[in-house]
Amino acid sequence: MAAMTWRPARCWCPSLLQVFRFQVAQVHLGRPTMRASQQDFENAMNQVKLLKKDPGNQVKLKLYALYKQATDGPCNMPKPGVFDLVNKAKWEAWNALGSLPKETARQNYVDLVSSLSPSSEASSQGKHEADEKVQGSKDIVVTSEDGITKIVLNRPTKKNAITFQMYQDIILALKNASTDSSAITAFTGTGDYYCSGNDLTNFTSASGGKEEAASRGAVVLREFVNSFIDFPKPLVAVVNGPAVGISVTLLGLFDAVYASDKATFHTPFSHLGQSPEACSSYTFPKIMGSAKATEMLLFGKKLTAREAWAQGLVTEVFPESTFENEVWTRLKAYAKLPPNSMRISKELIRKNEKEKLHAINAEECTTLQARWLSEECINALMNFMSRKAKL
Ligand SMILES: CCCC/C=C/CC(=O)SCCNC(=O)CCNC(=O)[C@H](O)C(C)(C)COP(=O)(O)OP(=O)(O)OC[C@H]1O[C@@H](n2cnc3c(N)ncnc32)[C@H](O)[C@@H]1OP(=O)(O)O
Repeated sequence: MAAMTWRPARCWCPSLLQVFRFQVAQVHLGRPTMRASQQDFENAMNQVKLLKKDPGNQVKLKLYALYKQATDGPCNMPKPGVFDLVNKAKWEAWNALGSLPKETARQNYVDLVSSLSPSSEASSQGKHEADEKVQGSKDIVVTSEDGITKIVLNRPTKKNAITFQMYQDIILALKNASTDSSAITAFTGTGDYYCSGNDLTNFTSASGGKEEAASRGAVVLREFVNSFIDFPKPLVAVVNGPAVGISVTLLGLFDAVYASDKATFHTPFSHLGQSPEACSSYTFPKIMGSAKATEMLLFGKKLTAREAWAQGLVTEVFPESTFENEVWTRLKAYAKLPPNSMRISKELIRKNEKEKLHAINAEECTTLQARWLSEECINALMNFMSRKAKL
């Protein structure tokens, strides 16, 4: 009988589903046929292999944990080492099930797989395709009217977390906006969040080793932030909800920041084993003083919209009920002002800092590249990924 083996991850972030499918295939072939519910269980295992869409790391960890609990009972393996990221996340997911009976785990596994089954997947896929047809949407939607180019973070199911592709999309959107006919460019988010910052699975789902992922991240981040430093037109953030991480630090490079009173501003860099980016190590002390900047960037203090306004990070706070209407009405009026005059005035305000900002950006990216490889950061990312498996 093929034993269920505990395989060290070949590289720090293989796709969990690939590893999971391989291990299930190994065990499935060797298992003798057992009771009818075991048959449902094995059918469910086959269904997992037929999934067209990656169900996401959280679901894969849950599937793995339920599979192990149903076949081997409570977690009986030694905890993997801190750098054995994938197996550590899997161990934690399995261990979190405690003494859940095998039959219950088996039933939960079958139920979870049936919720991912091709029929339900097709309906959600159909819905997604329908959405794409209606909105023509990607994760970044760009529109231009009334003299305003609007760059919308459109990934509400993930709180508008920014993927590597979205970074590239935004760089291109800013490049196009810098020369289009609009007078002002504005950023905002779809759904209840403005943006929950960098997608924390960017590094765990990247192909290649962790060094390669960190190096790529630093290159992308540097180009991304430079596109904000060099943007020639008035750049306005319309913060419609909570903002986290890079979506907050970037605000120091915007020309105006209008926030709903339900917005919050959070930079949990120390919690994530990371360090400040988007020139915030310079702009935040300059805007709010070093003590307030320390509270945000080192201690991760989350600010309300009014606190962010009091510290100079937000230009004006609006009641949620009138936020969209008031802000866009105002920006449409501003967009009617002579565009060349606004562009030239912005250049006068920003030109003395540009070279310095580019140098600060480069240093922050180098620092972050090292942080992303640190044990503190790797642990924090794995904790984030496996946090729901513990529920
Ligand atoms: C390459 C350039 C790198 C630049 C580096 C920048 C640094 C940063 O930006 S650091 C900040 C990173 N962001 C975070 O730490 C926020 C992490 N997310 C959360 O803490 C919570 O999700 C939330 C407080 C934002 C919302 O919590 P809530 O309970 O309301 O909703 P959730 O169920 O947690 O989220 C819904 C859904 O969205 C996924 N998600 C949310 N934020 C992120 C994210 N930053 N990265 C990846 N995925 C995120 C979350 O996992 C949920 O997905 P599932 O429904 O599939 O579980």
